[in-house]
Amino acid sequence: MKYLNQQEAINVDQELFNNYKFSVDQLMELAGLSTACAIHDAYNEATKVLVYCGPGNNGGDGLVCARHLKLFGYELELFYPKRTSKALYENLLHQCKSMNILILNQNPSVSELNCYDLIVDALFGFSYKPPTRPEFQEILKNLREIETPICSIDIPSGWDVEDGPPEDGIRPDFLISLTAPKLCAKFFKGRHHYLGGRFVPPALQNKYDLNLPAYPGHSNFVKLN
Ligand SMILES: NC(=O)C1=CN([C@@H]2O[C@H](COP(=O)(O)OP(=O)(O)OC[C@H]3O[C@@H](n4cnc5c(N)ncnc54)[C@H](O)[C@@H]3O)[C@@H](O)[C@H]2O)[C@H](O)CC1
Ligand SMILES: [K+]
Repeated sequence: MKYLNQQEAINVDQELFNNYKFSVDQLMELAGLSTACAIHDAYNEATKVLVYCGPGNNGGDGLVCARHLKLFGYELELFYPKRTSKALYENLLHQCKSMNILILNQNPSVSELNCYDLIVDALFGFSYKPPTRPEFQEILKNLREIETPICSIDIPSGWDVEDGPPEDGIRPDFLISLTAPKLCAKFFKGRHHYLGGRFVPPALQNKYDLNLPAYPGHSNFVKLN
């Protein structure tokens, strides 16, 4: 299986939009749904889940994932500190609020975070460039100190997309790589590594030599470890 560098991840994404005419809403829904399904596969005992959403599309995947986890029966809360004023994100947030997902308005402390069963990390994806800007430093610092398992969507937030974790980086227990794993996934030491986002047309898989593993049956995720 191929591990993509940052530019390849961006190029595949652009081809899906420009050449294959997918809309971002379509892919985000599939990405977020496959993440919720994989989380349910790994942690069906969990009840109380907090989802951290960042300002870009990774955060959008988090909003979709939160909505589906709520439908699966989990108790859901959301922390979305920096919002982008685009209809796509506003609508996704509205859907979460309409489903009684509680929106936190303060950065939770380490002891508060330890009261959840799971934390979903949808802060930054493949467009992240280090170093982390000051407004997110405290947020990532708390996530580094908690006992609660972290589920990272696409990229563990704060990790370099190619070079992996900084010395003080978060240590997720779960990672779902979307489309194809990025190089930083080679540094992942958690228990659960999944592939999701089963939407890459065969011709695009071949063009980038993705060599993806077979998804079982109609599943929208496949476990890699
Ligand atoms: N093709 C696919 O597989 C799909 C992937 N999806 C998801 O989208 C993200 C990539 O989304 P993008 O909008 O390009 O960017 P990010 O969410 O990674 O982050 C951009 C966001 O973060 C800010 N930022 C960047 N660096 C820093 C920093 N050092 N400190 C603070 N903030 C930073 C930047 O300003 C932007 O606001 C991919 O990983 C998938 O999760 C889609 O859902 C659809 C299909
Ligand atoms: K992330």
